Order: sequence, then structure tokens, then C-alpha cells
Amino acid sequence: MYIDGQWVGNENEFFTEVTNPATKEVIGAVPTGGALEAKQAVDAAHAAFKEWSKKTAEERYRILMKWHQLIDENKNEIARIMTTEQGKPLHEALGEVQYANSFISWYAEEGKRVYGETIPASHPHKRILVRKEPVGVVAAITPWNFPAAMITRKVAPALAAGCTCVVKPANQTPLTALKIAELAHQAGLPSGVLNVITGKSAEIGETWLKDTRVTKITFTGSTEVGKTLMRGAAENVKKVSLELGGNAPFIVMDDANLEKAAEGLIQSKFRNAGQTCICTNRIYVQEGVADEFIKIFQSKLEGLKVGNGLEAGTDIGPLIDRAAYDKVAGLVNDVIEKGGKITYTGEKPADEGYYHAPMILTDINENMECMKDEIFGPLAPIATFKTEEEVIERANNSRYGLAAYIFTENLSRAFRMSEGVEYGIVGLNDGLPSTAQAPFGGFKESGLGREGGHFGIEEFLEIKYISISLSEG
Ligand SMILES: NC(=O)C1=CN([C@@H]2O[C@H](COP(=O)(O)OP(=O)(O)OC[C@H]3O[C@@H](n4cnc5c(N)ncnc54)[C@H](OP(=O)(O)O)[C@@H]3O)[C@@H](O)[C@H]2O)C=CC1
Ligand SMILES: O=C(O)CCCC(=O)O
Repeated sequence: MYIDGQWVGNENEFFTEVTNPATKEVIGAVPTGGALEAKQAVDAAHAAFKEWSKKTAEERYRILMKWHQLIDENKNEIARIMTTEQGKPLHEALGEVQYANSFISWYAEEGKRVYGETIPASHPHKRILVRKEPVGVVAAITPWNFPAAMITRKVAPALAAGCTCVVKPANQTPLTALKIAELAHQAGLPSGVLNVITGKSAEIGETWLKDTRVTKITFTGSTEVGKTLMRGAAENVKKVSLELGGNAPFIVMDDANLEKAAEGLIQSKFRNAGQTCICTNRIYVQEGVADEFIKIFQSKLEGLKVGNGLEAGTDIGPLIDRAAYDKVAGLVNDVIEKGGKITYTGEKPADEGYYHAPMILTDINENMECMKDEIFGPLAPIATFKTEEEVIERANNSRYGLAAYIFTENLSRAFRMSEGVEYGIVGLNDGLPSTAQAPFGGFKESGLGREGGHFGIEEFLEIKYISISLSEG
């Protein structure tokens, strides 16, 4: 673990093993930290806040850009670590490292633009000044599906704003996080500004929730854990940002460019083997074009290779663990039991890993679990619909509201539908909307707040209003 600029173990020397999901081999182990280390990390972050928050944005920019440079120089090594512990194909891992790094450079710059305001007062001798200040110590709890980007998307704006951070990466993928912390250390980030601890998630989370020195919790992961953190944060009214589950509808209208829609679906459905919160979950195709669309989609899917992410040519890696595999297999059984069918199933390696074949599922209805629950796997359930009104209603009939995809070539319809869906992110003829400068986040139970863009740094800033009364004469 990385606490106060030092590499530390834990008191009892317990270790949590890290497994390669492609081979089930143990590839490493990290300390099983708990309440003691969680508190030590906050002690360090709290002490470091005093000086870090006082640095100029330019000084913070220089350190963040050095970190960015080191990540870039080490991107291939980080990508290999990521593929080995997470499973995603090496080219995707490299893409994630670059995506993760784009948050660091973007926010290094944005830190210079934390502007205040002056507001006209109602009295001639008064002045109203508004400034923005860092919220303090930020606790970030991150998932295994994007082991680098979910850390930098939180930590980069927090550090650029002048906050200090304590981070708990997922136990399945701590090695990428620790490598990134090592590079932050090399970049000259002062001790205590960034701390990374591994271990008992519930105990660490609870310690941070109870500690009044932690003023902000930022989390990406399941809606259930997000709700637990939000409840805990209420105790001392911490600020909370949550990026939770999704159930993204992918809508293909009969005037869509079907080639482009099928390409968009491949990108949005099979990225990270379907384990992305904005991955397409349920597919709605307008009746007249359903058969043709499925044919084009299947021909593209047949070209994708499932395998070990380290092997050249792999497009879809394994799922993260046994529980993830069982969940996806259970969703397929549910489809069959409720009258659906498997129209296409891809090949998968016979080896030991947690591989699930990509599948196209048809004769789908809304009572099937895959239409209600986050799949997090390479299943493509396809339902049909008749009208625009009907599909908007079905798309909105979810407790989630993260991302929706709409494919149409009709401009008026494109606006009408984008405005009609209750989702925080709309991919309009676009299967890959994520980028550092845009706001990422959801409506409803998909979360609170936004990451990315100028919106993302606001989550780490307090507004202070200074009322000034000038002496007369
Ligand atoms: N929005 C998204 O991007 C993600 C959504 N999910 C959804 O959640 C499902 C389950 O995945 P899972 O990995 O279990 O997700 P979790 O929400 O359990 O894990 C996300 C992070 O939260 C930590 N955590 C778990 N429980 C607590 C707690 N009580 N207090 C504080 N931190 C906690 C985990 O630590 P540790 O792993 O060490 O226990 C991990 O760092 C997936 O199938 C998917 O549907 C999952 C990941 C990302
Ligand atoms: O699943 C997630 O929460 C990570 C989102 C990846 C992306 O930014 O597209």
C-alpha cells in the first residue's frame, strides 16, 4: 500500500491474492489492509492538504503533467499489468491507459480555470466576492472494470482542485492502481497527497465514512454499494458522487444506417467483454429492419475472437471472475426458460479462464432478467418494437438512467428521441461516447454528480461567498 509517500504492508501481514481471469493463476498479492491503514491514509492526506491546497494551480499543473508524462512513458507496462489482472485485450488496456491519462492532462489544465465571480451588490459600499476552494480530503473507491481510468477520472480533478486523496481500488485489480501511484511518487507528488490502500472494502469504507476529516466520497461500482455509501455519508453530511449501474437501451430506427448501427453495437456491447456500466444492455430494433440488422450484426460478431487478452488478435477477453460468469450464464438460462432463443453463439477457448461466448438472443420480452438487470457480459438480447413512442417508453422503463444509444438518420427524430430518453449520456449514432472533456454520469439510480469536463472539477470544490463592506468616504 502507498501511505504518506511510503510503501507499507499491514500489521498482521495478511495478503489478498490477485488472479488472472484468463488462466485462474495467482499473479500477485497485496496487503489486506483494514481500519488501521484506512485511518493512517486519512492522517496523511489530512496533513498534506494544508500545503497542497495552498500551491498555485500552475505548481499543481507541473506535477500532474510530470505524472502524465511518466504514465505515457510506461503505458505498455501498465497495459500488460492491467490485462493480466483484469482480462481485457491488450489493445483495449492500452486504450484505457491513454484514456486514463487524458483525465490527468485535461484536469491539470482545468485547475488553472477555477474562476470565482464578483456579483453586483445592492448597496453602493458593499462588494460580493465568490471564490471556489478545494473540499478537503477525498475518499475514492473504484471498481475492477476500468482499473486505471476510474481512478484518474476522480483523482485528477480532485488533485487539480487542491484536494488530497485516499483511494481503495477493487481487490481484483489493485496492481494497476499501485503502479500508477508509484509513477505519481516518481513525478514528485508530495507525501500524503495521494494514498492507495488495499484490503477489506467494507471496513475501509466504514472507517472513511465515520472520519469527519474526509469531506467527500466518490465511488464507481454497483448501485447497492453506492446506496450503502450514501447512507453512511449522511451521518456527517459528506459530499457524495456516485457512478453506478446502468441498463443501456440501444435503439435502431428503421431509417438508421444499419451498417453504422451494427458497428456501433459491436463497440458498445463488447468493449471489455460487456463489463462497462455504459455497455449496451438491451437492444430494440424497429420491426421492418430487424432481420436485416441482425444479419449484419451477426456477420460482424463472427469476426470477433474470444481469448486471452495477451494474445494478438483477441477482441473479447474473459469475465472478471466465477461470480460474473455464473451471473451471465444464469441470465442465458432465464431467457431460454421464458421462451427466448440463442440465435448465435461464438467460439470460446477451451482453457481454464472465465470465458463466456458472445451470444445473440432473440424472442426477447421485458420480463426477462437481462432486460431489467445489468448483464455485465457479452450477451446481446434483441427485442423488436413498432413505434417511436413505444420504444421511448420501454427504454425509460428502468430504475437506471446512465447511457442510451439511438441510431436514426432523421434529424428531427434524432432530437426528439435524444430529448425524450431519461438518460445522462446519449450516443446518437455513436457507440463510444466517453471522453475526458464531456460530463459522464446518470439519472435515477445510476448515480449522482458528473465526472469529466468542467463539470467534473466542480464536484471537488466548495463555494465561498465573501461579503465586503467598504468604509465610506
Ligand atoms: N458502474 C460500474 O462501472 C460498475 C458496476 N458494477 C456492477 O456491480 C456488479 C457487482 O460488481 P462488484 O465488483 O461486486 O461491485 P462492487 O460495487 O461491490 O465493487 C466496487 C468497489 O466497491 C468496493 N466495495 C464493495 N463493498 C463495499 C463496501 N461495503 N464499502 C466500501 N466499498 C465497497 C469494492 O471493493 P472490493 O472489490 O475490494 O470488495 C470495489 O472497490 C457488477 O456485476 C456490475 O453489474 C461493478 C463494477 C463497476
Ligand atoms: O463502467 C464504468 O463505469 C467505466 C466507464 C468507462 C467509460 O468511461 O466509458
